[in-house]
Amino acid sequence: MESSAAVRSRSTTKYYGDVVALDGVDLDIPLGQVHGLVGPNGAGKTTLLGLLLGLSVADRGTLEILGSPVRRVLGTPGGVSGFLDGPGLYPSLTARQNLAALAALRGHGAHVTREVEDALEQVGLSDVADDRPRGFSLGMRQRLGLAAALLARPRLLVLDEPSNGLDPAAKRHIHGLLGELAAGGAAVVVSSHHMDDVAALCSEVTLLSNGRVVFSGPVEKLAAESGRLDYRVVTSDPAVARRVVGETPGLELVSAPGGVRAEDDVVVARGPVSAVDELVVRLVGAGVAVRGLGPTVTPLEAAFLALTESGSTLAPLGGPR
Ligand SMILES: Nc1ncnc2c1ncn2[C@@H]1O[C@H](COP(=O)(O)OP(=O)(O)OP(=O)(O)O)[C@@H](O)[C@H]1O
Repeated sequence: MESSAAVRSRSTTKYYGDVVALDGVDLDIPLGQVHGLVGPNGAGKTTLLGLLLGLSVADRGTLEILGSPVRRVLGTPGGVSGFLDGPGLYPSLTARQNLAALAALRGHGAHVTREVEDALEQVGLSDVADDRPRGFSLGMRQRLGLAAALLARPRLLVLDEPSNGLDPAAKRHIHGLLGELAAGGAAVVVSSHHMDDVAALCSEVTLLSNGRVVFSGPVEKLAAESGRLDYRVVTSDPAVARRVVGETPGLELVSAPGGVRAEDDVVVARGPVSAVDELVVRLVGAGVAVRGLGPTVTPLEAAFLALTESGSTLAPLGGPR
Protein backbone atom coordinates (compact mmCIF):
# COMPACT_ATOMS: atom_id res chain seq x y z
CA MET A 1 0.00 0.00 0.00
CA GLU A 2 1.29 3.49 -0.86
CA SER A 3 2.14 5.66 2.12
CA SER A 4 0.31 8.97 2.55
CA ALA A 5 3.22 10.33 4.58
CA ALA A 6 5.78 12.49 2.82
CA VAL A 7 8.01 12.77 5.89
CA ARG A 8 8.07 10.78 9.10
CA SER A 9 10.85 11.68 11.48
CA ARG A 10 11.42 10.14 14.91
CA SER A 11 14.08 11.41 17.31
CA THR A 12 16.13 12.71 14.39
CA THR A 13 19.34 14.18 15.73
CA LYS A 14 22.18 15.87 13.90
CA TYR A 15 25.46 17.15 15.31
CA TYR A 16 28.07 19.44 13.84
CA GLY A 17 30.97 18.76 16.17
CA ASP A 18 29.73 19.91 19.59
CA VAL A 19 26.74 21.74 18.15
CA VAL A 20 23.41 19.91 18.33
CA ALA A 21 21.75 21.25 15.18
CA LEU A 22 18.71 18.92 15.50
CA ASP A 23 17.82 17.50 18.86
CA GLY A 24 15.34 14.60 18.72
CA VAL A 25 13.01 15.91 16.03
CA ASP A 26 9.64 14.14 15.69
CA LEU A 27 7.76 15.31 12.64
CA ASP A 28 4.97 14.06 10.36
CA ILE A 29 4.26 15.77 7.07
CA PRO A 30 1.50 14.23 4.98
CA LEU A 31 1.26 14.35 1.20
CA GLY A 32 -1.06 17.00 -0.21
CA GLN A 33 -0.01 19.99 1.89
CA VAL A 34 2.34 22.95 1.89
CA HIS A 35 4.19 22.72 5.19
CA GLY A 36 6.14 25.66 6.58
CA LEU A 37 9.32 25.35 8.59
CA VAL A 38 10.02 28.39 10.74
CA GLY A 39 12.29 29.28 13.61
CA PRO A 40 14.95 31.76 14.68
CA ASN A 41 18.40 31.89 13.07
CA GLY A 42 20.31 28.73 13.89
CA ALA A 43 17.16 26.80 14.89
CA GLY A 44 17.97 23.90 12.54
CA LYS A 45 15.69 24.57 9.55
CA THR A 46 18.38 24.30 6.86
CA THR A 47 19.83 21.24 8.55
CA LEU A 48 16.44 19.52 8.46
CA LEU A 49 15.82 20.48 4.83
CA GLY A 50 19.29 19.15 3.99
CA LEU A 51 18.37 15.77 5.50
CA LEU A 52 15.18 15.66 3.42
CA LEU A 53 17.18 16.38 0.27
CA GLY A 54 19.79 13.76 1.15
CA LEU A 55 22.56 16.38 1.32
CA SER A 56 23.55 15.13 4.76
CA VAL A 57 22.63 12.24 7.02
CA ALA A 58 21.28 12.19 10.56
CA ASP A 59 23.42 10.90 13.44
CA ARG A 60 20.51 9.37 15.34
CA GLY A 61 16.81 8.61 14.94
CA THR A 62 14.77 7.34 12.03
CA LEU A 63 13.69 9.24 8.97
CA GLU A 64 11.23 7.97 6.38
CA ILE A 65 10.64 9.84 3.17
CA LEU A 66 7.70 8.94 0.92
CA GLY A 67 7.29 5.74 2.88
CA SER A 68 10.88 4.53 2.57
CA PRO A 69 13.49 4.64 5.33
CA VAL A 70 16.40 6.94 4.54
CA ARG A 71 19.67 5.05 4.58
CA ARG A 72 22.77 6.63 6.06
CA VAL A 73 24.25 7.56 2.69
CA LEU A 74 24.18 10.84 0.79
CA GLY A 75 21.91 11.20 -2.23
CA THR A 76 18.49 12.70 -2.96
CA PRO A 77 15.76 10.15 -2.23
CA GLY A 78 13.57 9.15 -5.19
CA GLY A 79 10.58 11.44 -5.70
CA VAL A 80 12.25 14.35 -3.89
CA SER A 81 13.59 17.56 -5.43
CA GLY A 82 14.42 21.07 -4.34
CA PHE A 83 17.39 23.17 -3.34
CA LEU A 84 19.10 24.94 -0.46
CA ASP A 85 21.04 28.21 -0.59
CA GLY A 86 19.81 29.04 -4.09
CA PRO A 87 19.67 26.73 -7.08
CA GLY A 88 22.79 25.38 -8.79
CA LEU A 89 22.72 26.75 -12.34
CA TYR A 90 25.17 26.77 -15.26
CA PRO A 91 25.85 30.51 -15.74
CA SER A 92 26.96 30.18 -19.37
CA LEU A 93 23.89 28.24 -20.53
CA THR A 94 20.56 29.94 -21.21
CA ALA A 95 17.60 29.26 -18.93
CA ARG A 96 16.18 26.85 -21.50
CA GLN A 97 19.54 25.09 -21.97
CA ASN A 98 19.95 24.79 -18.20
CA LEU A 99 16.67 22.94 -17.93
CA ALA A 100 17.35 20.82 -21.02
CA ALA A 101 20.76 19.80 -19.62
CA LEU A 102 19.16 18.82 -16.31
CA ALA A 103 16.41 16.89 -18.05
CA ALA A 104 19.02 15.05 -20.14
CA LEU A 105 21.04 14.24 -17.00
CA ARG A 106 17.92 12.84 -15.39
CA GLY A 107 17.29 10.70 -18.46
CA HIS A 108 14.07 12.33 -19.61
CA GLY A 109 13.02 10.80 -22.91
CA ALA A 110 11.37 12.09 -26.05
CA HIS A 111 9.15 14.64 -24.25
CA VAL A 112 12.03 16.67 -22.86
CA THR A 113 11.37 19.77 -25.02
CA ARG A 114 7.71 19.92 -24.02
CA GLU A 115 8.55 19.40 -20.34
CA VAL A 116 11.18 22.14 -20.38
CA GLU A 117 8.76 24.58 -22.03
CA ASP A 118 6.04 23.67 -19.53
CA ALA A 119 8.37 24.21 -16.57
CA LEU A 120 9.49 27.60 -17.95
CA GLU A 121 5.88 28.62 -18.41
CA GLN A 122 4.86 27.42 -14.95
CA VAL A 123 7.37 29.75 -13.30
CA GLY A 124 6.75 32.62 -15.73
CA LEU A 125 10.16 32.60 -17.44
CA SER A 126 9.16 31.73 -21.04
CA ASP A 127 9.96 35.26 -22.23
CA VAL A 128 13.56 35.10 -20.98
CA ALA A 129 14.18 31.43 -21.83
CA ASP A 130 17.07 32.34 -24.15
CA ASP A 131 18.81 34.60 -21.62
CA ARG A 132 21.63 33.42 -19.38
CA PRO A 133 20.97 33.20 -15.63
CA ARG A 134 24.15 35.18 -14.81
CA GLY A 135 22.13 38.26 -15.85
CA PHE A 136 19.09 37.17 -13.84
CA SER A 137 17.86 38.86 -10.69
CA LEU A 138 17.66 36.85 -7.45
CA GLY A 139 13.93 36.33 -7.97
CA MET A 140 14.45 35.08 -11.56
CA ARG A 141 17.16 32.65 -10.42
CA GLN A 142 14.82 31.38 -7.70
CA ARG A 143 12.13 30.80 -10.31
CA LEU A 144 14.52 28.99 -12.64
CA GLY A 145 15.61 26.80 -9.73
CA LEU A 146 11.98 26.00 -9.04
CA ALA A 147 11.46 25.11 -12.72
CA ALA A 148 14.43 22.72 -12.46
CA ALA A 149 12.92 21.14 -9.35
CA LEU A 150 9.53 20.80 -11.05
CA LEU A 151 11.10 18.94 -13.99
CA ALA A 152 11.72 16.04 -11.60
CA ARG A 153 7.94 15.84 -10.96
CA PRO A 154 8.54 15.61 -7.22
CA ARG A 155 6.16 14.07 -4.72
CA LEU A 156 8.12 15.95 -2.07
CA LEU A 157 9.40 19.40 -3.02
CA VAL A 158 11.83 20.99 -0.55
CA LEU A 159 12.56 24.72 -0.82
CA ASP A 160 14.63 27.04 1.34
CA GLU A 161 13.07 30.52 1.47
CA PRO A 162 11.35 30.20 -1.94
CA SER A 163 9.86 33.70 -1.72
CA ASN A 164 13.29 35.37 -1.41
CA GLY A 165 13.75 38.07 -4.00
CA LEU A 166 10.28 37.68 -5.50
CA ASP A 167 8.24 40.79 -6.21
CA PRO A 168 4.63 40.69 -4.95
CA ALA A 169 3.20 39.50 -8.29
CA ALA A 170 5.83 36.78 -8.70
CA LYS A 171 5.32 35.70 -5.10
CA ARG A 172 1.60 35.35 -5.65
CA HIS A 173 2.22 33.36 -8.83
CA ILE A 174 4.71 31.00 -7.14
CA HIS A 175 2.51 30.57 -4.07
CA GLY A 176 -0.34 29.62 -6.39
CA LEU A 177 1.90 27.13 -8.18
CA LEU A 178 3.04 25.50 -4.93
CA GLY A 179 -0.56 25.33 -3.74
CA GLU A 180 -1.54 23.58 -6.99
CA LEU A 181 1.26 21.04 -6.53
CA ALA A 182 -0.04 20.25 -3.05
CA ALA A 183 -3.62 20.07 -4.31
CA GLY A 184 -2.34 17.55 -6.87
CA GLY A 185 -1.10 15.32 -4.05
CA ALA A 186 2.54 16.35 -3.55
CA ALA A 187 4.00 17.63 -0.29
CA VAL A 188 5.80 20.95 -0.38
CA VAL A 189 8.10 21.84 2.52
CA VAL A 190 9.31 25.43 2.65
CA SER A 191 11.40 27.31 5.18
CA SER A 192 10.70 30.95 5.73
CA HIS A 193 11.47 33.86 8.00
CA HIS A 194 8.36 35.69 6.81
CA MET A 195 5.32 34.80 8.83
CA ASP A 196 2.99 36.55 6.38
CA ASP A 197 4.30 34.27 3.60
CA VAL A 198 3.77 31.25 5.85
CA ALA A 199 0.22 32.38 6.59
CA ALA A 200 -0.50 32.89 2.88
CA LEU A 201 1.10 29.67 1.66
CA CYS A 202 1.07 26.94 4.30
CA SER A 203 -1.71 24.93 5.88
CA GLU A 204 0.55 23.53 8.59
CA VAL A 205 3.73 24.77 10.15
CA THR A 206 6.54 23.42 12.29
CA LEU A 207 8.35 25.80 14.59
CA LEU A 208 11.90 24.82 15.49
CA SER A 209 13.87 26.37 18.30
CA ASN A 210 17.34 25.27 19.33
CA GLY A 211 17.04 22.14 17.19
CA ARG A 212 13.75 21.06 18.79
CA VAL A 213 10.17 21.11 17.56
CA VAL A 214 8.26 23.53 19.79
CA PHE A 215 5.09 23.48 17.69
CA SER A 216 3.78 21.47 14.74
CA GLY A 217 0.24 21.77 13.44
CA PRO A 218 -2.23 24.02 11.63
CA VAL A 219 -1.17 27.63 11.10
CA GLU A 220 -4.34 28.89 12.83
CA LYS A 221 -3.50 26.83 15.89
CA LEU A 222 -0.05 28.42 16.09
CA ALA A 223 -1.63 31.87 15.77
CA ALA A 224 -3.91 30.99 18.70
CA GLU A 225 -0.82 30.39 20.86
CA SER A 226 -0.04 34.09 20.77
CA GLY A 227 -1.94 34.75 24.04
CA ARG A 228 -1.54 38.34 25.16
CA LEU A 229 -0.70 40.69 22.30
CA ASP A 230 0.60 44.25 22.34
CA TYR A 231 -1.93 46.69 20.87
CA ARG A 232 -1.05 50.08 19.46
CA VAL A 233 -3.74 52.57 20.43
CA VAL A 234 -3.91 56.03 18.82
CA THR A 235 -6.20 58.45 20.65
CA SER A 236 -7.08 62.12 20.90
CA ASP A 237 -5.64 62.28 24.44
CA PRO A 238 -2.65 59.96 25.09
CA ALA A 239 -2.20 61.12 28.70
CA VAL A 240 -5.75 60.11 29.65
CA ALA A 241 -5.43 56.96 27.50
CA ARG A 242 -2.36 55.88 29.51
CA ARG A 243 -4.28 56.30 32.75
CA VAL A 244 -7.30 54.37 31.41
CA VAL A 245 -5.06 51.52 30.22
CA GLY A 246 -3.62 51.28 33.74
CA GLU A 247 -7.14 51.13 35.21
CA THR A 248 -8.52 48.51 32.79
CA PRO A 249 -8.48 44.99 34.29
CA GLY A 250 -6.19 42.59 32.41
CA LEU A 251 -4.28 45.33 30.60
CA GLU A 252 -0.76 46.49 31.15
CA LEU A 253 0.83 49.65 29.79
CA VAL A 254 3.94 48.83 27.75
CA SER A 255 6.40 51.64 28.21
CA ALA A 256 9.14 50.50 25.81
CA PRO A 257 7.42 48.40 23.18
CA GLY A 258 9.59 46.37 20.83
CA GLY A 259 9.08 47.00 17.15
CA VAL A 260 6.93 50.10 17.62
CA ARG A 261 8.30 53.49 16.66
CA ALA A 262 7.99 55.95 19.53
CA GLU A 263 5.17 58.38 18.72
CA ASP A 264 3.69 60.91 21.11
CA ASP A 265 0.08 60.05 20.35
CA VAL A 266 0.54 56.26 20.58
CA VAL A 267 -0.07 54.18 23.69
CA VAL A 268 0.81 50.46 23.71
CA ALA A 269 -1.33 48.16 25.84
CA ARG A 270 -0.67 44.46 26.47
CA GLY A 271 -3.44 41.99 27.19
CA PRO A 272 -6.16 39.73 25.80
CA VAL A 273 -8.58 41.02 23.20
CA SER A 274 -11.49 41.06 25.69
CA ALA A 275 -9.58 43.57 27.84
CA VAL A 276 -8.87 45.68 24.75
CA ASP A 277 -12.63 45.75 24.00
CA GLU A 278 -13.20 47.01 27.54
CA LEU A 279 -10.48 49.65 27.02
CA VAL A 280 -12.28 51.07 23.99
CA VAL A 281 -15.54 51.32 25.95
CA ARG A 282 -13.74 53.09 28.82
CA LEU A 283 -11.89 55.48 26.51
CA VAL A 284 -15.08 56.52 24.75
CA GLY A 285 -16.79 56.87 28.15
CA ALA A 286 -13.97 59.19 29.23
CA GLY A 287 -14.49 61.35 26.14
CA VAL A 288 -11.30 60.15 24.41
CA ALA A 289 -11.58 59.43 20.67
CA VAL A 290 -9.96 56.20 19.44
CA ARG A 291 -8.35 56.99 16.09
CA GLY A 292 -6.49 53.74 15.52
CA LEU A 293 -6.16 50.32 17.16
CA GLY A 294 -4.38 47.15 16.14
CA PRO A 295 -1.83 44.55 17.26
CA THR A 296 1.81 45.61 16.89
CA VAL A 297 2.68 42.23 15.37
CA THR A 298 0.45 39.60 13.77
CA PRO A 299 -0.79 36.78 16.03
CA LEU A 300 1.51 34.39 14.12
CA GLU A 301 4.56 36.55 14.79
CA ALA A 302 3.53 36.94 18.42
CA ALA A 303 3.26 33.16 18.80
CA PHE A 304 6.67 32.75 17.17
CA LEU A 305 8.19 35.24 19.61
CA ALA A 306 6.43 33.73 22.61
CA LEU A 307 7.40 30.14 21.82
CA THR A 308 10.99 30.85 20.86
CA GLU A 309 11.65 33.71 23.28
CA SER A 310 13.25 35.55 20.35
CA GLY A 311 11.39 38.65 21.43
CA SER A 312 13.49 39.13 24.51
CA THR A 313 16.73 37.25 23.91
CA LEU A 314 18.75 36.69 20.79
CA ALA A 315 20.12 33.16 20.53
CA PRO A 316 23.91 33.29 20.51
CA LEU A 317 25.39 32.79 17.06
CA GLY A 318 27.12 29.50 16.39
CA GLY A 319 25.07 27.18 18.53
CA PRO A 320 21.81 26.50 20.28
CA ARG A 321 21.43 27.55 23.87
N1 LIG B 1 28.16 22.93 8.28
C1 LIG B 1 28.04 23.28 9.55
N2 LIG B 1 29.08 23.19 10.40
C2 LIG B 1 28.98 23.53 11.69
N3 LIG B 1 27.84 23.98 12.27
C3 LIG B 1 26.76 24.09 11.47
C4 LIG B 1 26.82 23.76 10.09
N4 LIG B 1 25.58 23.99 9.56
C5 LIG B 1 24.82 24.43 10.57
N5 LIG B 1 25.52 24.50 11.71
C6 LIG B 1 25.01 24.91 13.03
O1 LIG B 1 23.84 24.15 13.27
C7 LIG B 1 22.83 24.95 13.86
C8 LIG B 1 21.58 24.95 12.99
O2 LIG B 1 21.89 25.64 11.79
P1 LIG B 1 20.87 25.77 10.59
O3 LIG B 1 21.62 26.42 9.45
O4 LIG B 1 20.23 24.47 10.32
O5 LIG B 1 19.80 26.79 11.19
P2 LIG B 1 18.67 27.61 10.43
O6 LIG B 1 17.44 27.48 11.24
O7 LIG B 1 18.59 27.22 9.01
O8 LIG B 1 19.23 29.09 10.56
P3 LIG B 1 19.01 30.38 9.60
O9 LIG B 1 17.60 30.82 9.82
O10 LIG B 1 19.99 31.37 10.14
O11 LIG B 1 19.30 29.97 8.18
C9 LIG B 1 23.44 26.33 14.05
O12 LIG B 1 23.94 26.41 15.36
C10 LIG B 1 24.57 26.37 13.04
O13 LIG B 1 25.59 27.22 13.47
